[in-house]
Amino acid sequence: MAVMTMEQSTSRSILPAAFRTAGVDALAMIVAMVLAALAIYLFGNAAMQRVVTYAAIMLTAVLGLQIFSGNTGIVSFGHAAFVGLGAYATGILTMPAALQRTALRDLPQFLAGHEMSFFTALVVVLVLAMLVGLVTGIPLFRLSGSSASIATLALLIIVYTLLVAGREITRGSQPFYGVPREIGLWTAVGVAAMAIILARLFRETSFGLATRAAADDERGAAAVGVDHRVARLAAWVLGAVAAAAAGAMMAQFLGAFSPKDFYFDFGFTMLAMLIVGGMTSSLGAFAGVVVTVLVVEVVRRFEGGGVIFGLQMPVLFGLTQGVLAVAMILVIWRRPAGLFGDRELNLLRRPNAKMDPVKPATDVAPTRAAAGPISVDHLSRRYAGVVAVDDVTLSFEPDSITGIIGPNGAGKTTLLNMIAGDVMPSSGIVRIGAPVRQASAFRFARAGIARTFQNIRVFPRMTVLENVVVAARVVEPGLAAAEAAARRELARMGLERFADRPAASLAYGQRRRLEVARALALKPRFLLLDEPAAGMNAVETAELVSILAAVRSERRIGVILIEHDMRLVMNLCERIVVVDRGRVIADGAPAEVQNNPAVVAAYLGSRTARARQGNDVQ
Ligand SMILES: Nc1ncnc2c1ncn2[C@@H]1O[C@H](COP(=O)(O)OP(=O)(O)OP(=O)(O)O)[C@@H](O)[C@H]1O
Repeated sequence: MAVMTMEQSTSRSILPAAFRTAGVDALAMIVAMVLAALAIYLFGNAAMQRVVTYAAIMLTAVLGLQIFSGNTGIVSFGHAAFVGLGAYATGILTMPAALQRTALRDLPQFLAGHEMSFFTALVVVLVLAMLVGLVTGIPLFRLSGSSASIATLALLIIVYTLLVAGREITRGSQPFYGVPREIGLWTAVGVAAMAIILARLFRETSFGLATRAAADDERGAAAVGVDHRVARLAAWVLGAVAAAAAGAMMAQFLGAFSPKDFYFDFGFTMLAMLIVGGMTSSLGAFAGVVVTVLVVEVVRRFEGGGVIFGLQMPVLFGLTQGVLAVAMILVIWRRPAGLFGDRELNLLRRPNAKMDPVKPATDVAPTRAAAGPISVDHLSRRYAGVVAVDDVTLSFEPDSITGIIGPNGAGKTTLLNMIAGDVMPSSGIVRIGAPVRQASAFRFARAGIARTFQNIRVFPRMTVLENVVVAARVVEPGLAAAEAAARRELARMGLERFADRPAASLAYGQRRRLEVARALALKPRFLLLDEPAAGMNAVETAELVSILAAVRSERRIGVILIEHDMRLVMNLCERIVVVDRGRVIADGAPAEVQNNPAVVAAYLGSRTARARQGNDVQ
C-alpha cells in the first residue's frame, strides 16, 4: 500500500492544516456556547437569559479586542470607543421616527427617520466601523508598544468627548433612550459565534501570523519580509468591526445608555476579561468572559446589600469593579499569560504525534526577482563620534560564499545590517538588482536577501512550524503551499519533529538552525549569516558547516557570513573580506588573506590592545 507523505496530503487539501485546526477549535467553542445558551433557554428564567445574552455581547467585544491586542501585543483602550460608536449608530438607525421627533429633536435630516431593522442597522454599523477603523488605524500603525497604547487611549477620550459634545445627535451626557429592545439571546449567540470564527481564524491568516511574529520580534519579522504595519492595520480594522457589532447589540440590549457607559469603566472591564482569560488566544478571550461574568454575577448579589444567607449586609458600592481589579492583579501575579496562557485549544494538533515523512527541501531554486549581484557603493555609517563603516565599496556574486572577518567592533555587523536594509547608510548605496528603498528590511527580504542575527531572533511564542511559515508565506502562493514548503525546510534542517512545539522550547543550537530554515524559506538569492556558529559546541558547528555547504551547492545562492571561528571561515568560504575600523583592509581567497601583512597587523593589534587592557585591569 502506498504511503501518502505529508507533502502530498497538504498539497491536495484546499485548507491549510492551521485553518482546519482553527475551524475545529472555533466549532468547539461555539458548541459549548450554544449548549450553555440552550440549557438557560430551556431551564433558566428571564434574568438568566439576560445574563447569557450580556455574556455573548461582551464575548463579541472582547474577541474584537483580542484580535488586535492579542495578536499585536499592543494593549488597546480604543475598542471600548468602537463599542460606543456601534451603540449610538444603531440607536439612531433603529429608533422609531415618532420617538426620534421628541428624543432627538435637532437630529440632522440625513440621519432622521431610518427606522431600520436590527440586522440592516448592523450591516451599516459594520461598514462604518471599517471606515473609522481605517482612518484611525493609519496614524496608529506607525506606532509601537506603549506609544500605540497611549494612542488608543487618546481615541477613547476623543470619541467620548465627541459623544458628549454632539448633543443634537447623541443627547450629549443625557441618557440616549428609545432604542427598540429587539435583540434576543439567539441573535447575540449567533453574532458571538461569528466573532469566535473571525478571531480564531485570523490568528492563522498571513496577517495574523505577521502580527504575531512582529509582536514577538519586530526586527526578526522584517527580516522575513513581514510588513507588520499593514498586518497591524488589518487587525485593528477587524477588531473594530467586532467591537462595533457588540455595540450594536449592546444598544438594543440596554435600550437606554449614555457616553459614560462606553468609557474607562467599560474599557477596563473588557481588558480585565481578556487579561484574566489570556490575551493572546481566542480561547483566553472566551474563558475570560465566562469566568468574569460568573464572578461578577455572584459579586453583584452582595453589592446591593440586604439580607444574604441570613446576614444583614451593607451596600458595597463599587464591589464588582473592585473584585475585577483584584482578580486581574491576582492573575497577572500568578499567571502572567492569563488563566489559559497563550494556548488555543489546538484540538487537531498533537505536538508529540508521529508524522508522515516529509521530503527535505534540497531542490529549491531561488525565486526572487533580484538576480544580479549585491553591490555596495561608498557605503558609510556614522554614529555619534564613531565611524562604524567607512566608505566601503564591494560586490557579492550570487552562487559564491564570502566570509567577512575582522576584530571586535570593526564594523562587520553594521555592514551586514546595511546590506540587509536593517540600518540606514549615512552615505552610499546598496544595490541588489532591483531598486529597493534603503533601510526597509522587509523590502530587502522580499527582494531576495534573507538573514540571521548575531543574537538569535526567532519568534519564541510561535510554533517552530509557524516561525518558518511566516517567511514561506511571503513567497508561496497560499497558506497550504507555505505550510508544505515550511515543513520541507524544517526537514532539511533536521527540525521537523519539533514542528508543533513553541520555538522557545528549542535548545540553543536548534534555534540557530531554525533561524536558518526560516531564512531559507524565503527562497533567497543571498543568505546573510551573522556569526551563525556563535555559542555552538564543536559538534553543532561541524553539523552547521556541512548543512550550509550542502544548501549552498543545492540552491546556488550567495552566502555572506560574519564569523569569528576561523576554522569555519577557512573551511567554508571561497572569498574573505577583512574589515578593520570600518574599512576593508583585505579582500581575496582564504590563503591570500591569511598571509596579508595588514590582516596580521590588524588581528595582532587588536590582540595586543586586548592584552594591554587586561594588564591595565590587573
Ligand atoms: N546603534 C549603534 N549606536 C552607536 N554605535 C554603534 C551602533 N552600532 C554599532 N556601533 C558602533 O559601531 C562600531 C562597529 O560595530 P559593529 O557591531 O558593526 O562591529 P562588529 O565588527 O560587528 O563587532 P563584533 O565582532 O564585536 O560583533 C562599534 O564601535 C560599535 O560600538
